[in-house]
Amino acid sequence: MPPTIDLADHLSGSASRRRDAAHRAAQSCTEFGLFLLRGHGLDPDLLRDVHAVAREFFDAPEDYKRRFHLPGSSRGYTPLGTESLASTGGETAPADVKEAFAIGTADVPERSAEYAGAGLRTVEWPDRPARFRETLLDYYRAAHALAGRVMGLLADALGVPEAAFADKMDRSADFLRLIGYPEQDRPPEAGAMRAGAHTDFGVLAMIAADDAPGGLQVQTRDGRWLDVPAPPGTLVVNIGDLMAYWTGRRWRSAVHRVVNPPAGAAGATRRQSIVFFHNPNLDAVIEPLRLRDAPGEPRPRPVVAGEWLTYKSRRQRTPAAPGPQG
Ligand SMILES: O=C(O)CCC(=O)C(=O)O
Ligand SMILES: [Fe+2]
Repeated sequence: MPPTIDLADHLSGSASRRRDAAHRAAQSCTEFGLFLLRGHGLDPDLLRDVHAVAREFFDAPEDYKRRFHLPGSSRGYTPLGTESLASTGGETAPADVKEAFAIGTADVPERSAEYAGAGLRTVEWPDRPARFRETLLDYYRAAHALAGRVMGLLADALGVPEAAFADKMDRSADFLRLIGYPEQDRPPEAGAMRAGAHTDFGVLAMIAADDAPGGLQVQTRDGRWLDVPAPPGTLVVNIGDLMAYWTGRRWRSAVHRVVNPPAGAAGATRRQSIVFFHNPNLDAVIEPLRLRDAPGEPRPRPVVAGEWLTYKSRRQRTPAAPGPQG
């Protein structure tokens, strides 16, 4: 089972607690590419508010939500049936049973200028529910700051200085996604899941999910699927493709999925998650770090972060939802 790491131990604990937190993170990133995080300092009221505005937005009529759909983009509103995370692995798979609303760095006022040249259209903000925009921006800023602290933990876990990442992430192309998994009163089409098996594309993802039936699972190295619990106030941290690559694949990019609620599950089966994706600068060239004790394996070729992110996010759009750009 992936461990729960207390970030407060790493930030302000004794030297031995710090070491222990970093060591447990390293072990779990090697084994699963994922761990649970508490002591992260996110304001519980803010977490509650972001879940509340997400729920209200997803409750709005479909034609209202579709006004915020940006075809060919992962930002704005993503309707049901237009995305397939399992297809990002290379093979075509059924669409995920979910809807989403996302903003990117370009939509955060104080950071937007840096991205004006990246061809990213800004999203149109829903005017309902009230405080949707403020709440998402507050959460984005808090999650962005937290992601920086998690990077400090990960740098320690790898035994590299934090500066090893800093110049590749000072204009990080982050994403905040609200994901709604509707109530399932009948089973979805064969093979379809709330989110098909995949790895996340970037450096790390932090998931704040509610504890509904039909939740997150992670795959072990020998192919078994384990339920990942979602105790209130705990985040799940996933290592993404670019971080795994950065470590020369010492760490895994977590293979995970969101399963359907069991048929006939009693009570409410609706689920919601708030996911913050922390990515490098779009133009960052990612090359495997020179790690202590690294075996002398051939080093993979460098990748340009923005090219990888665009490639994967194109693949996640189902053929029914073509579009020009990321
Ligand atoms: O909803 C979740 O718990 C995870 C969603 C996810 O893995 C993703 O959107 O990449
Ligand atoms: Fe994911």
